[in-house]
Amino acid sequence: MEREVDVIVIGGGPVGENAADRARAAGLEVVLVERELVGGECSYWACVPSKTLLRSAAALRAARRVDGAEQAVTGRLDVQAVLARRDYWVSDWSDQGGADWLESIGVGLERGHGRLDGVRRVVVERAGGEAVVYRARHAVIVATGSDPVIPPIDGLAEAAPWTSREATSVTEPPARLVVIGGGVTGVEMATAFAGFGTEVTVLARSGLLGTMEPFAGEAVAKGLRELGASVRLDAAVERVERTPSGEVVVTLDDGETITADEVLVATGRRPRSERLGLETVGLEPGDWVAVDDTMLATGATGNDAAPWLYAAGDLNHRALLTHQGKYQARAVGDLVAARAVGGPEQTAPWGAHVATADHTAVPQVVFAEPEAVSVGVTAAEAERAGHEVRIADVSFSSVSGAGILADGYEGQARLVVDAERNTVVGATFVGQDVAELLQSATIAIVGEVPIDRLWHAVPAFPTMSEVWLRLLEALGRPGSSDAAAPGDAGRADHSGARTDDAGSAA
Ligand SMILES: Cc1cc2nc3c(=O)[nH]c(=O)nc-3n(C[C@H](O)[C@H](O)[C@H](O)COP(=O)(O)OP(=O)(O)OC[C@H]3O[C@@H](n4cnc5c(N)ncnc54)[C@H](O)[C@@H]3O)c2cc1C
Ligand SMILES: NC(=O)c1ccc[n+]([C@@H]2O[C@H](COP(=O)([O-])OP(=O)(O)OC[C@H]3O[C@@H](n4cnc5c(N)ncnc54)[C@H](O)[C@@H]3O)[C@@H](O)[C@H]2O)c1
Repeated sequence: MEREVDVIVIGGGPVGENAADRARAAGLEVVLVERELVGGECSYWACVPSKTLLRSAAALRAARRVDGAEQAVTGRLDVQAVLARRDYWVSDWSDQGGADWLESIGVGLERGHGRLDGVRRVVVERAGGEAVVYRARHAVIVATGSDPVIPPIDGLAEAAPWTSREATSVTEPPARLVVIGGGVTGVEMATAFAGFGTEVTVLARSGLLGTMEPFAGEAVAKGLRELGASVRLDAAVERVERTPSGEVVVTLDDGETITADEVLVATGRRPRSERLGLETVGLEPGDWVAVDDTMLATGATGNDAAPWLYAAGDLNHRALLTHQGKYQARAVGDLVAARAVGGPEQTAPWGAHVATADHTAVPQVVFAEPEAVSVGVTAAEAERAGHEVRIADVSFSSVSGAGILADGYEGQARLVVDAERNTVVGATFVGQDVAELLQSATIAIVGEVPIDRLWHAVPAFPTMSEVWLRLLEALGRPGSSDAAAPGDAGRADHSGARTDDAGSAA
């Protein structure tokens, strides 16, 4: 027997939850299908545990960078307390809170593995083997996320490597850890474990954080080395072996070997779409689900005649980030509701029912040492896209707020400006506590705020935000005869406070 509801959401991660919430808020009857934990990867094995594992050591380092506070820091990181704090934040891997919340908003929770079974039909295999069938009056939204890739390196799969799941749920940090992959997960986990006192070796096949401005990866490599980690760039792993005594031996292509207790694979993600029934609706199992800006699955059976199948979050591969997936979820949840009642659709760029920002303004914070954050395009990407760009590079040593925040503050900022439109199209900040600067850049990009107008957004003195003033000065003050050429970093108005840059002040 089939049960009919308005909307079926498969996957109860942050994205599925948000899509269900929006559709339900509009009064639709919604069922959410989840086979593991409501809250998904992000809540239990990714964003939340990784950030809590990183935070305590970062706070300790921050205190040690302030004279006066430093003298008060006499102990070491309490690793067991860090792990206990992580356990609190992941609710000891219980999703009772998530399930209760769904109930409180009136979304039905169906626990089990969901798969499509033709147009608008979903079969849910419950844990006991029983199957239930649902039919969606209006829409099915798939938000099943992604899994880690285990690359085909000789012996790697047999060596029982850690993925992000084992790393983020660690109960006893190993003495030695090899990390394969120099992307975001590799860098963050290397930072966390180095903070615990683990002897960490990072093996990156090129530089670190390859999607960001080169200076970000360079700063993070330097930071990791200062934490005691070994960072090997341009390293190719040839073979991995788990010895009978339980050690892991990693062999590089030059024959060198590294012995550790665990090896973490952090080499990217693949779609969680293999047993999703995609073949029953004209799509390819195992592929990312391509979508348009409304999250409508491209090429799915029946979607042309009457839109019904949408994919949001990691599964559509637009931006593998929780906040961006939730943004997509809000758009698609509201769109499905509008379509259900025949309400107005806002699908033009920047409308409420499209995820336009996915193309131009995706913010990302890498919680490394130092933090590396970016939004929009890098200078190289902008140039490759054929834009005439102006670049402003400044050091945080010209920012009083940074010097007050931490003694000997080191950091770097870059704005990429579309010279023709005179608006920001990319921004990167690297340094302690730069994460909270990112939203200002995101707003500048999304709002297409002209550079000349940004001069009127006055950053408070003496905050880190004054880096914006330095960046604007580097671009040149409009209407002024002393306008600086693009790239002139660290100009200043000499209003009196001390900075580490000679000739540069508040
Ligand atoms: C180590 C690590 C750290 C990260 N840190 C951050 C961060 O700090 N900030 C950030 O923005 N992003 C971060 N990310 C990325 C972030 O975790 C993902 O972008 C996010 O989880 C995607 O959400 P989602 O809902 O699409 O998928 P998921 O969170 O993976 O949720 C999908 C859900 O669907 C369920 N599911 C799958 N298939 C089925 C099925 N057939 N039937 C029923 N249920 C199913 C799963 O059990 C899961 O609960 C991190 C990723 C990793 C690996
Ligand atoms: N703070 C955050 O926002 C955060 C943290 C972690 C993960 N994430 C998201 O999760 C996703 C997955 O992260 P990730 O770090 O696994 O993927 P990634 O794509 O960011 O990085 C993977 C890295 O592994 C390298 N690599 C690939 N194959 C390799 C091989 N065979 N040998 C050696 N290196 C290899 C790649 O060159 C790349 O540098 C990312 O897209 C990221 O956005 C976000």
